[in-house]
Amino acid sequence: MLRVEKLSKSFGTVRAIADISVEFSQGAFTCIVGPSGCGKTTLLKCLSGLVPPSSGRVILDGVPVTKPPKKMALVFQDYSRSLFPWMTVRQNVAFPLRNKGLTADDAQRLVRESLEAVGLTEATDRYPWQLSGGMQQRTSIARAIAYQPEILLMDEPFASVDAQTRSDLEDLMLSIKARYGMTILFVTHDIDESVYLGDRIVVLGAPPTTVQEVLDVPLPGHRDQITTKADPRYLRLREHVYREIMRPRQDRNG
Ligand SMILES: Nc1ncnc2c1ncn2[C@@H]1O[C@H](COP(=O)(O)OP(=O)(O)OP(=O)(O)O)[C@@H](O)[C@H]1O
Repeated sequence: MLRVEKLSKSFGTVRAIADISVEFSQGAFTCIVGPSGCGKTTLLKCLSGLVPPSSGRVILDGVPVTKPPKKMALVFQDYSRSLFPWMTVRQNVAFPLRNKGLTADDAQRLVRESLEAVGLTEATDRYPWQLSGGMQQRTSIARAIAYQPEILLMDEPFASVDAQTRSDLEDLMLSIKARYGMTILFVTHDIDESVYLGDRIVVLGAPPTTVQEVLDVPLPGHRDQITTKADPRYLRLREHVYREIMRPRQDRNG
Protein backbone atom coordinates (compact mmCIF):
# COMPACT_ATOMS: atom_id res chain seq x y z
CA MET A 1 0.00 0.00 0.00
CA LEU A 2 1.33 3.41 -1.01
CA ARG A 3 0.28 6.50 0.94
CA VAL A 4 1.09 10.19 0.86
CA GLU A 5 0.73 12.05 4.16
CA LYS A 6 0.49 15.84 4.33
CA LEU A 7 3.12 16.21 1.62
CA SER A 8 4.32 19.68 0.66
CA LYS A 9 7.10 20.68 -1.70
CA SER A 10 8.68 24.07 -2.38
CA PHE A 11 11.55 24.96 -4.69
CA GLY A 12 13.06 28.07 -3.13
CA THR A 13 10.22 30.57 -3.05
CA VAL A 14 8.06 28.51 -5.46
CA ARG A 15 5.46 26.64 -3.45
CA ALA A 16 4.64 23.79 -5.81
CA ILE A 17 2.63 21.45 -3.57
CA ALA A 18 0.83 22.87 -0.54
CA ASP A 19 -0.61 19.80 1.13
CA ILE A 20 -1.40 16.43 -0.41
CA SER A 21 -2.71 13.39 1.42
CA VAL A 22 -3.87 10.45 -0.67
CA GLU A 23 -3.78 6.66 -0.67
CA PHE A 24 -3.18 4.49 -3.73
CA SER A 25 -4.96 1.15 -3.57
CA GLN A 26 -3.03 -1.98 -4.40
CA GLY A 27 -3.67 -3.28 -7.91
CA ALA A 28 -5.59 -0.16 -8.95
CA PHE A 29 -4.90 2.02 -11.98
CA THR A 30 -4.92 5.56 -10.57
CA CYS A 31 -4.69 8.55 -12.89
CA ILE A 32 -3.43 11.87 -11.55
CA VAL A 33 -4.71 14.92 -13.43
CA GLY A 34 -4.56 18.65 -12.84
CA PRO A 35 -3.80 21.94 -14.55
CA SER A 36 -0.41 22.58 -16.11
CA GLY A 37 2.28 23.27 -13.51
CA CYS A 38 0.22 22.02 -10.56
CA GLY A 39 2.98 19.66 -9.45
CA LYS A 40 2.03 16.31 -11.01
CA THR A 41 5.61 15.47 -11.94
CA THR A 42 6.87 16.75 -8.59
CA LEU A 43 4.41 14.49 -6.77
CA LEU A 44 5.58 11.49 -8.81
CA LYS A 45 9.22 12.33 -8.06
CA CYS A 46 8.44 12.50 -4.33
CA LEU A 47 6.50 9.22 -4.55
CA SER A 48 9.45 7.50 -6.17
CA GLY A 49 11.97 8.85 -3.66
CA LEU A 50 13.84 10.85 -6.33
CA VAL A 51 13.04 14.17 -4.64
CA PRO A 52 12.55 14.66 -0.86
CA PRO A 53 9.34 16.41 0.22
CA SER A 54 9.70 19.74 2.08
CA SER A 55 7.37 18.32 4.72
CA GLY A 56 5.12 15.31 5.10
CA ARG A 57 6.05 11.85 3.85
CA VAL A 58 5.44 8.98 1.48
CA ILE A 59 4.82 5.60 3.10
CA LEU A 60 5.19 2.33 1.19
CA ASP A 61 4.06 -0.81 3.04
CA GLY A 62 4.47 0.97 6.37
CA VAL A 63 7.99 2.30 5.65
CA PRO A 64 8.83 5.93 4.73
CA VAL A 65 10.23 6.30 1.20
CA THR A 66 13.62 8.03 1.25
CA LYS A 67 15.17 6.58 -1.94
CA PRO A 68 13.79 4.83 -5.05
CA PRO A 69 12.17 1.61 -3.76
CA LYS A 70 13.11 -1.66 -5.48
CA LYS A 71 9.45 -2.52 -6.04
CA MET A 72 8.85 0.53 -8.25
CA ALA A 73 9.53 1.17 -11.92
CA LEU A 74 9.18 4.47 -13.76
CA VAL A 75 8.26 5.33 -17.33
CA PHE A 76 8.89 8.92 -18.39
CA GLN A 77 7.43 11.05 -21.16
CA ASP A 78 10.74 11.47 -22.97
CA TYR A 79 11.40 7.99 -24.35
CA SER A 80 14.19 9.29 -26.60
CA ARG A 81 16.32 10.05 -23.54
CA SER A 82 15.36 7.06 -21.43
CA LEU A 83 16.66 4.29 -23.74
CA PHE A 84 20.36 3.55 -24.29
CA PRO A 85 21.02 4.25 -27.98
CA TRP A 86 23.96 1.81 -28.17
CA MET A 87 21.84 -1.11 -26.92
CA THR A 88 19.31 -3.12 -28.89
CA VAL A 89 15.69 -3.32 -27.78
CA ARG A 90 16.40 -6.67 -26.10
CA GLN A 91 19.48 -5.30 -24.28
CA ASN A 92 17.59 -2.20 -23.12
CA VAL A 93 14.79 -4.34 -21.67
CA ALA A 94 17.26 -6.75 -20.03
CA PHE A 95 19.35 -3.95 -18.48
CA PRO A 96 17.51 -3.42 -15.15
CA LEU A 97 17.35 -7.18 -14.55
CA ARG A 98 21.13 -7.46 -14.02
CA ASN A 99 20.93 -6.86 -10.28
CA LYS A 100 17.82 -8.91 -9.56
CA GLY A 101 19.67 -12.17 -8.91
CA LEU A 102 17.80 -14.02 -11.69
CA THR A 103 19.16 -16.97 -13.64
CA ALA A 104 20.01 -16.19 -17.26
CA ASP A 105 17.07 -18.37 -18.35
CA ASP A 106 14.59 -16.51 -16.14
CA ALA A 107 15.89 -13.12 -17.28
CA GLN A 108 15.60 -14.15 -20.93
CA ARG A 109 12.08 -15.43 -20.36
CA LEU A 110 11.00 -12.15 -18.71
CA VAL A 111 12.50 -10.12 -21.55
CA ARG A 112 10.80 -12.34 -24.15
CA GLU A 113 7.41 -12.20 -22.40
CA SER A 114 7.45 -8.45 -21.87
CA LEU A 115 8.45 -7.76 -25.48
CA GLU A 116 5.65 -10.04 -26.60
CA ALA A 117 3.20 -8.21 -24.27
CA VAL A 118 3.99 -4.88 -25.95
CA GLY A 119 4.04 -6.35 -29.48
CA LEU A 120 7.76 -5.87 -30.16
CA THR A 121 8.82 -9.44 -30.83
CA GLU A 122 9.87 -8.55 -34.36
CA ALA A 123 12.04 -5.63 -33.29
CA THR A 124 14.19 -7.16 -30.53
CA ASP A 125 17.49 -6.76 -32.39
CA ARG A 126 16.91 -3.21 -33.57
CA TYR A 127 18.40 -0.12 -31.96
CA PRO A 128 16.17 2.67 -30.50
CA TRP A 129 17.04 5.04 -33.34
CA GLN A 130 15.65 2.48 -35.81
CA LEU A 131 12.22 2.61 -34.12
CA SER A 132 9.23 4.95 -34.32
CA GLY A 133 8.38 7.06 -31.25
CA GLY A 134 5.57 4.68 -30.32
CA MET A 135 7.90 1.66 -30.58
CA GLN A 136 10.48 3.41 -28.40
CA GLN A 137 7.86 4.05 -25.75
CA ARG A 138 6.74 0.40 -26.03
CA THR A 139 10.36 -0.56 -25.34
CA SER A 140 10.36 1.62 -22.19
CA ILE A 141 7.12 -0.03 -21.09
CA ALA A 142 8.52 -3.53 -21.80
CA ARG A 143 11.61 -2.66 -19.74
CA ALA A 144 9.41 -1.60 -16.82
CA ILE A 145 7.24 -4.74 -17.03
CA ALA A 146 10.20 -7.13 -17.33
CA TYR A 147 11.47 -5.72 -14.05
CA GLN A 148 8.21 -6.99 -12.48
CA PRO A 149 7.55 -3.98 -10.25
CA GLU A 150 4.73 -4.03 -7.75
CA ILE A 151 4.14 -0.37 -8.57
CA LEU A 152 4.52 1.26 -11.97
CA LEU A 153 4.76 5.08 -12.09
CA MET A 154 4.18 6.73 -15.46
CA ASP A 155 4.69 10.45 -16.11
CA GLU A 156 2.72 11.62 -19.14
CA PRO A 157 4.10 8.65 -21.07
CA PHE A 158 2.11 9.28 -24.26
CA ALA A 159 2.40 13.06 -24.48
CA SER A 160 4.95 12.97 -27.32
CA VAL A 161 3.29 10.53 -29.72
CA ASP A 162 0.66 11.07 -32.41
CA ALA A 163 -3.05 10.54 -31.68
CA GLN A 164 -3.35 7.08 -33.29
CA THR A 165 -0.24 5.77 -31.50
CA ARG A 166 -1.57 7.25 -28.29
CA SER A 167 -4.83 5.28 -28.57
CA ASP A 168 -2.85 2.10 -29.28
CA LEU A 169 -0.61 2.69 -26.25
CA GLU A 170 -3.64 3.39 -24.04
CA ASP A 171 -5.09 0.04 -25.07
CA LEU A 172 -1.72 -1.56 -24.43
CA MET A 173 -1.85 -0.23 -20.86
CA LEU A 174 -5.33 -1.72 -20.36
CA SER A 175 -4.04 -5.12 -21.48
CA ILE A 176 -0.98 -4.82 -19.22
CA LYS A 177 -3.20 -3.95 -16.29
CA ALA A 178 -5.40 -6.99 -16.97
CA ARG A 179 -2.42 -9.31 -17.49
CA TYR A 180 -0.09 -8.24 -14.65
CA GLY A 181 -2.42 -6.65 -12.07
CA MET A 182 0.25 -4.27 -10.78
CA THR A 183 -0.51 -0.96 -9.04
CA ILE A 184 -0.25 1.79 -11.66
CA LEU A 185 0.04 5.55 -11.04
CA PHE A 186 -0.39 7.39 -14.29
CA VAL A 187 0.15 11.15 -14.54
CA THR A 188 -1.58 12.78 -17.48
CA HIS A 189 -2.85 16.23 -18.45
CA ASP A 190 -5.37 14.51 -20.74
CA ILE A 191 -8.76 14.21 -19.05
CA ASP A 192 -10.15 11.77 -21.65
CA GLU A 193 -7.16 9.51 -21.11
CA SER A 194 -7.61 9.59 -17.33
CA VAL A 195 -11.27 8.52 -17.56
CA TYR A 196 -10.57 5.89 -20.23
CA LEU A 197 -7.71 4.24 -18.30
CA GLY A 198 -8.36 4.86 -14.62
CA ASP A 199 -10.07 2.89 -11.88
CA ARG A 200 -9.69 6.09 -9.88
CA ILE A 201 -8.82 9.67 -10.72
CA VAL A 202 -7.02 12.02 -8.34
CA VAL A 203 -7.76 15.60 -9.38
CA LEU A 204 -5.17 18.14 -8.23
CA GLY A 205 -5.94 21.85 -7.96
CA ALA A 206 -3.92 24.84 -9.16
CA PRO A 207 -0.72 25.63 -7.22
CA PRO A 208 -0.09 25.73 -4.32
CA THR A 209 -1.60 22.33 -4.87
CA THR A 210 -3.95 20.21 -2.83
CA VAL A 211 -6.09 17.21 -3.77
CA GLN A 212 -9.30 18.65 -5.14
CA GLU A 213 -11.21 15.43 -5.59
CA VAL A 214 -10.75 11.64 -5.74
CA LEU A 215 -13.17 9.95 -8.11
CA ASP A 216 -13.97 6.30 -8.73
CA VAL A 217 -14.47 5.52 -12.42
CA PRO A 218 -17.82 3.72 -12.80
CA LEU A 219 -16.87 1.88 -15.98
CA PRO A 220 -16.45 -1.87 -16.60
CA GLY A 221 -12.94 -3.35 -16.55
CA HIS A 222 -13.06 -4.15 -20.25
CA ARG A 223 -12.88 -0.92 -22.26
CA ASP A 224 -12.49 -0.01 -25.89
CA GLN A 225 -11.95 3.26 -27.69
CA ILE A 226 -15.34 3.30 -29.42
CA THR A 227 -17.90 1.80 -27.02
CA THR A 228 -16.40 3.16 -23.79
CA LYS A 229 -15.99 6.67 -25.14
CA ALA A 230 -19.68 6.72 -26.12
CA ASP A 231 -20.82 5.35 -22.74
CA PRO A 232 -22.94 7.97 -20.89
CA ARG A 233 -21.00 7.23 -17.66
CA TYR A 234 -17.73 8.03 -19.47
CA LEU A 235 -19.16 11.26 -20.88
CA ARG A 236 -20.58 12.36 -17.52
CA LEU A 237 -17.34 11.77 -15.66
CA ARG A 238 -15.25 13.42 -18.40
CA GLU A 239 -17.45 16.51 -18.17
CA HIS A 240 -17.26 16.50 -14.38
CA VAL A 241 -13.43 16.36 -14.38
CA TYR A 242 -13.24 19.09 -17.05
CA ARG A 243 -15.45 21.37 -14.95
CA GLU A 244 -13.41 20.65 -11.81
CA ILE A 245 -10.14 21.54 -13.49
CA MET A 246 -11.55 24.67 -15.15
CA ARG A 247 -13.29 25.92 -12.02
CA PRO A 248 -11.64 29.07 -10.59
CA ARG A 249 -9.87 28.53 -7.27
CA GLN A 250 -12.03 30.84 -5.13
CA ASP A 251 -15.13 29.06 -6.44
CA ARG A 252 -13.69 25.69 -5.30
CA ASN A 253 -12.81 26.97 -1.87
CA GLY A 254 -16.16 28.11 -1.02
N1 LIG B 1 13.71 21.43 -9.84
C1 LIG B 1 12.89 22.49 -9.77
N2 LIG B 1 13.35 23.71 -9.41
C2 LIG B 1 12.52 24.78 -9.31
N3 LIG B 1 11.20 24.74 -9.57
C3 LIG B 1 10.69 23.55 -9.94
C4 LIG B 1 11.51 22.37 -10.07
N4 LIG B 1 10.69 21.34 -10.46
C5 LIG B 1 9.46 21.86 -10.57
N5 LIG B 1 9.45 23.17 -10.26
C6 LIG B 1 8.27 24.06 -10.22
O1 LIG B 1 7.24 23.40 -9.49
C7 LIG B 1 5.96 23.61 -10.11
C8 LIG B 1 5.33 22.26 -10.46
O2 LIG B 1 6.07 21.66 -11.54
P1 LIG B 1 5.70 20.22 -12.13
O3 LIG B 1 6.62 19.96 -13.27
O4 LIG B 1 5.68 19.23 -11.03
O5 LIG B 1 4.20 20.45 -12.64
P2 LIG B 1 3.32 19.56 -13.63
O6 LIG B 1 1.93 19.57 -13.08
O7 LIG B 1 3.95 18.22 -13.83
O8 LIG B 1 3.42 20.44 -14.96
P3 LIG B 1 2.97 20.08 -16.47
O9 LIG B 1 1.53 19.70 -16.44
O10 LIG B 1 3.19 21.38 -17.20
O11 LIG B 1 3.89 18.98 -16.92
C9 LIG B 1 6.22 24.52 -11.30
O12 LIG B 1 6.01 25.84 -10.90
C10 LIG B 1 7.68 24.28 -11.61
O13 LIG B 1 8.27 25.40 -12.24
